[in-house]
Amino acid sequence: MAASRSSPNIIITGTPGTGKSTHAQLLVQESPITLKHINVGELVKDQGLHEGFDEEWQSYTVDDDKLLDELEPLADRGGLILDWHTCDIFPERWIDLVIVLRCNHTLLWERLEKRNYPLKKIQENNEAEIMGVVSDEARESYQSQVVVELTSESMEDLQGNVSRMVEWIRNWLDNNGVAQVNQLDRT
Ligand SMILES: Nc1ncnc2c1ncn2[C@@H]1O[C@H](COP(=O)(O)OP(=O)(O)O)[C@@H](O)[C@H]1O
Repeated sequence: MAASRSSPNIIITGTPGTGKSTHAQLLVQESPITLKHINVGELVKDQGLHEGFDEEWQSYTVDDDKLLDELEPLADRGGLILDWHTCDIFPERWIDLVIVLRCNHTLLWERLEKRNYPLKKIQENNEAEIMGVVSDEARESYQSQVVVELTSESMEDLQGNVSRMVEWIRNWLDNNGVAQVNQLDRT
């Protein structure tokens, strides 16, 4: 279905620790249009969109229906950056671009250790990154031309990745006939 929204919706996904929130925050700063960064994990916790806290995994059990109901009106308007470690829940019609961040698993281990994750959680996430679990999930959930895999191991990667995302947004705006706000400002 052609997007009726005037701004694109972008998923930034990847194993915990790959740099999703860091990329999302920089993209909000560098984007030519206003984007709303939604850290989905924090939204689930703050709005109670879950069925309780799982002590073993130290995470909330998400109530998918409540989460989708909460996001639907925002997604219809567009301009979202959905920052989450999983992406198969979102309807394809909402999504214009899926960024999968990848990181060398040794580097990822170090990042997750700094978060004081329980060893079991570090091991599980490290294993998932080695196996490419999030990348597989993205490719199974969205058309291949919508999914872009980017390395996130250095500040240069970060800046380069966000510059590419900004370029993609400009192209999306041109292709969807939406004059960029700053172009309107220039008239
Ligand atoms: N491209 C990168 N290069 C180096 N460090 C990064 C990069 N992206 C993120 N980091 C660092 O890795 C840690 C995890 O980043 P964060 O954005 O919180 O990951 P996520 O949101 O995927 O869990 C933070 O300390 C952040 O500064």
